[in-house]
Amino acid sequence: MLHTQAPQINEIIEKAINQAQERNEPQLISVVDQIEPSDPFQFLDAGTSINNHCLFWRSAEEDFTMVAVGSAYKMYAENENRFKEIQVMWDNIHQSALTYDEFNEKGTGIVALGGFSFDSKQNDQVPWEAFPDSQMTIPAFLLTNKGPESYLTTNVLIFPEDHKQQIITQLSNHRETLLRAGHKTFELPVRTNSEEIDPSGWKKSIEQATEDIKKGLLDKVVLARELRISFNDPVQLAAVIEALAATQPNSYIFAFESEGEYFVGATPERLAKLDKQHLVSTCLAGTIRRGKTKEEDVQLGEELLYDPKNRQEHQFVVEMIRQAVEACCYNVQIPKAPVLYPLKNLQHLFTPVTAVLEKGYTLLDVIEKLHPTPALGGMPQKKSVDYIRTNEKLNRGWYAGPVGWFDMHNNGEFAVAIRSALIKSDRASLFAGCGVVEDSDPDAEYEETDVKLKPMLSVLGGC
Ligand SMILES: C=C(O[C@@H]1C=C(C(=O)O)C=C[C@H]1O)C(=O)O
Ligand SMILES: [Mg+2]
Repeated sequence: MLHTQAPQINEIIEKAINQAQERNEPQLISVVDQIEPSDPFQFLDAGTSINNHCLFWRSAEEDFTMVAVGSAYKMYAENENRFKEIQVMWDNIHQSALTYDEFNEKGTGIVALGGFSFDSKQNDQVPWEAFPDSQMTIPAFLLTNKGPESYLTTNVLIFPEDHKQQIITQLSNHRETLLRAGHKTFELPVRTNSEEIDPSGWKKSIEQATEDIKKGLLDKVVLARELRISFNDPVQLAAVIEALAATQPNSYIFAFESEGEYFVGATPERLAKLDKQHLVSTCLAGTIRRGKTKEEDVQLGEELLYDPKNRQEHQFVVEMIRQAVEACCYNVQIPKAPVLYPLKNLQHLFTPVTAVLEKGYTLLDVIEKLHPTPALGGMPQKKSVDYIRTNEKLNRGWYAGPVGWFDMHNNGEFAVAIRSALIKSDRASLFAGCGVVEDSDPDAEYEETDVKLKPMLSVLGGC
C-alpha cells in the first residue's frame, strides 16, 4: 500500500532521536508516501476517530484536496503582528526539519493549515472562546489528493526522551486506521430550532451605515448578521463536508477545528494564491440571486453587471487590491471590467488579479497587506474595521478572516472565510454579511444575506 523509497521509518526515527539528544531540542521529521487513491471524506471521518484536531481544505478551481489529522506542531499569535510572528515560527521549524520526500508535490511534506480571525483588536470572545486569534497547524497526518494521485505525509515532533518503538507502534496504528478503506454513509443533521438574531436591529444598522456614508464618515462598510440553529444530535463533520463539496462546486470547502469546535464553510472568495512566485488574487463583490429559468438567470446577470450600486461595491475592492498587490509584485494584470461568477444560489461580480511576487516577500506578507479587503471590511480599510468593531452586533471571530495553507515549496492559498458556520456539537452559528454603500437598501441587503446563508443552511438541516 505504501510506495515509499525513503529509508525505513524506524531508521528515520532513530536518527531524529539522536539529533534531538545531541541538540537537546525537539526535532521535526516529515515523510511523504504516495498511497492508493484515498477518499477524503472517509479519511476525515477516520481522522475524527483518532484525533479531534481535523482540518479540511478543497480548492474552488482545481482537483486539489487536503485532509489533516492531529498536529505535530501548532503556531499561535495574537496581536497586530500575528502574520509576521507566524512567519518567523514557520521559518524556524521547517528549516530545521528532517524531510524524506522524493515527490515534492505542492501541499505535501511540511504544510501549515489554519486561519486568522477577522480583527485582532476585537476582544469579545463569545461565541469564539475556543478559537485563538490565529492558529496554523503542521498536522501529524496529511492526505493530499491532487487529481487522481494521493499522498500521505507523516510529521512527528521527536523529543530527546522519546522511545523509538513506542512512536513506531503509534504511527503504524494510526496510519492503519486512516487508510483502512471505509465505505461509511454519513448522516446530515436534523435541525430542531433556528433563531435569527435581531433582524430589525440589523436593518436599522444598515440604514445608519448608509447615513454615515452620506455624511462622509466612510465610503463602504460590510455588515454581517448571525443565525443560530440547533440539531437533534451532534453534527457529524464528514457528512457536512461531503455535502458541501457535492453542492458548492465553485467554492473552497474548509473546516478547522479548535477545542472540539469546528469552523466550516464553502466560500467562493480567494484572498491570494501563490504558486512559486506567481500570485493570483480575486476581487469578488456585488451580488444578485440566480434565476429560476435560464432566461431569468441571464437577465439577472446582465442587471448585476450594469448596476451602479453593485459596480461601486465591486470597484472599491479592485482599487484596494491593486494598490496592495502593486506594493509587493510586478507584472500586475487586472481586467478593466468584472465578469459574472455563478454559484448555486447567487452570482457575484468577479475580477481576477494576477502578478509576480517580488523576491523577499512571502504569501503571509501578501495576506497581511490585503486583509481585510473592502469585500469584507470596507473603505477606507482602518475606518471600516473600527466601524465594524463598534457597530456590528456580533463577534466575527474567524468569520471573514483569512483561512488556508502554505507549504515549504513556496505554494499556498488563502480564502476569505465567508458562507460559514461555527459548529459546537449540536448547535451552530451561521454568518452572512453584505457590502453597504450609500445607495444600499436595508430590505434588499437583508434578502442578499438570506441567500448567502443558504449554502450552509442547506447542509445543516435544509432550507
Ligand atoms: C460578506 C459576505 O460576502 C461578501 C459581500 C458581497 C456583497 O455584498 O455583494 C459579495 C461577496 C463577498 O465579498 C458574506 O457572504 O458574508
Ligand atoms: Mg452586496
